Amino acid sequence: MSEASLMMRGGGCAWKGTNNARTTTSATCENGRRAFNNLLAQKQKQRRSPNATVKKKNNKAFISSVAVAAEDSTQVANEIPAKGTKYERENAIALDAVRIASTICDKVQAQLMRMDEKSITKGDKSLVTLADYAAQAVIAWRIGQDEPDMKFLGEEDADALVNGGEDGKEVLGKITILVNEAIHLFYPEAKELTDDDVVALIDKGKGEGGPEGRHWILDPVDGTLGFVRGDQYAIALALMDQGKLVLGAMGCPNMPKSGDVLEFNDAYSYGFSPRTVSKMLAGGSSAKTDWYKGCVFTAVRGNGCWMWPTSPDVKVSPTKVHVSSAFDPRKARFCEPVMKANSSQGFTASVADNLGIESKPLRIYSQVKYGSVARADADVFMKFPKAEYREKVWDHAGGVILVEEAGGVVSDAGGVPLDFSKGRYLELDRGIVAASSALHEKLMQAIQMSWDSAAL
Ligand SMILES: Nc1ncnc2c1ncn2[C@@H]1O[C@H](COP(=O)(O)OS(=O)(=O)O)[C@@H](OP(=O)(O)O)[C@H]1O
Ligand SMILES: [Mg+2]
Repeated sequence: MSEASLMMRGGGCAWKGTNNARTTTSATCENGRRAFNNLLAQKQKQRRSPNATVKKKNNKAFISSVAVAAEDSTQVANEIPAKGTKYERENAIALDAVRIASTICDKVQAQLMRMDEKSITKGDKSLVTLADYAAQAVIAWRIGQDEPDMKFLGEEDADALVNGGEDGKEVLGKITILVNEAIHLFYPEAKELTDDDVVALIDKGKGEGGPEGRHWILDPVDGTLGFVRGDQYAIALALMDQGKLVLGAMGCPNMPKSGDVLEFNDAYSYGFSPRTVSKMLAGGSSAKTDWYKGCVFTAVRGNGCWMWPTSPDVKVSPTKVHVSSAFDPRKARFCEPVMKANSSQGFTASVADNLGIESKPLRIYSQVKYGSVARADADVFMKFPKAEYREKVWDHAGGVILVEEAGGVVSDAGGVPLDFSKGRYLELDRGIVAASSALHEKLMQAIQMSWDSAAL
């Protein structure tokens, strides 16, 4: 992750002249620009209104106002998420942090779509964008307001920005602007951060994790490829306490609001869909006062999995979500990574066949797959990477607890629960699967059958 140099991709846009090249129309660009201007106008209006945003002067007021906001928005619900649990306060902080980061991701994704911004290729050839860095910084900032000594394990670090010469400096400057804008949308009186502050915040993510104490785990933009393609991505945050996941908060700003992920099926099954992109550019989910797409899932151990609107301005109660309760192979769906390089699609097809699943796989970028299983859009998630690939904790921590709290089971391909306490990597038997508890057992048998026949 620590890269010595930053390379700008393409001539002015992440999508231009790259392997992932896509083009977009001027009409969709114009829609995006209009939508983003609306977002800004709306937020600026709120900032001027004394009642629109609670002004936070110190940490205590800061936290209690968030807790009250959470309570207000659930007043008609029978249950209030996380209320009375050991992690009630952390749940409110995590929800708030992910929502602040969502505004950044919305903005940067729209910039990428309009070709106003570029993604960056790290030395290991993986992609990173301004949003990855800025989202990590604001989440570290938000948690740090309450927990200055937090331990934090995040995907990004600021080495490439600090050691990247003039390019690095320029990118850092843009990140600092994004970070300050996002923080001030939610906390108008917060202190303006400098480039050095932002570097320090990003670098909080250099923690090593481990079995002792509390550790926040973050993938600031999980599914970066989906993100730069204008598709699904997730802001995936988790809290591990004494080696156990105890809390998850995952922002999915482009996830269709309810059930039917298949509305976006063209994009998953056949590649790019202009309809999908234009829908997303029609307005950032974090800017809307009506809830038509995007959500944040939260889960505290023992308290279920909840789905909230991305924007705190949407006054809708969070809903409790559950994994699918029955398994009818004719209706069942399984989801998996989009890219063949990340998971064996031949193997998952064979397992699905053993289970009797008839429909095509739902290929979704990022941990949105865990969200899909948690709220029963899909019955099963499977990922079988190449043997030499080592999975990282931040690619799963946020999503795993959501599925577990929605009544599901997540394990490696041998049925062993994932252990997040071993540092930055997971130690796995072959792959990762998630399903309802009833189906998980069938899944283990199906994997064994495919494994036996593949080994013949
Ligand atoms: N070779 C290989 N095999 C398996 N997994 C890999 C591999 N390379 C990368 N990664 C990690 O996969 C993360 C993206 O997972 P997805 O499920 O979103 O994959 S896909 O883009 O839909 O194919 C991706 O997370 P992001 O970097 O946040 O996008 C990587 O951490
Ligand atoms: Mg990731």
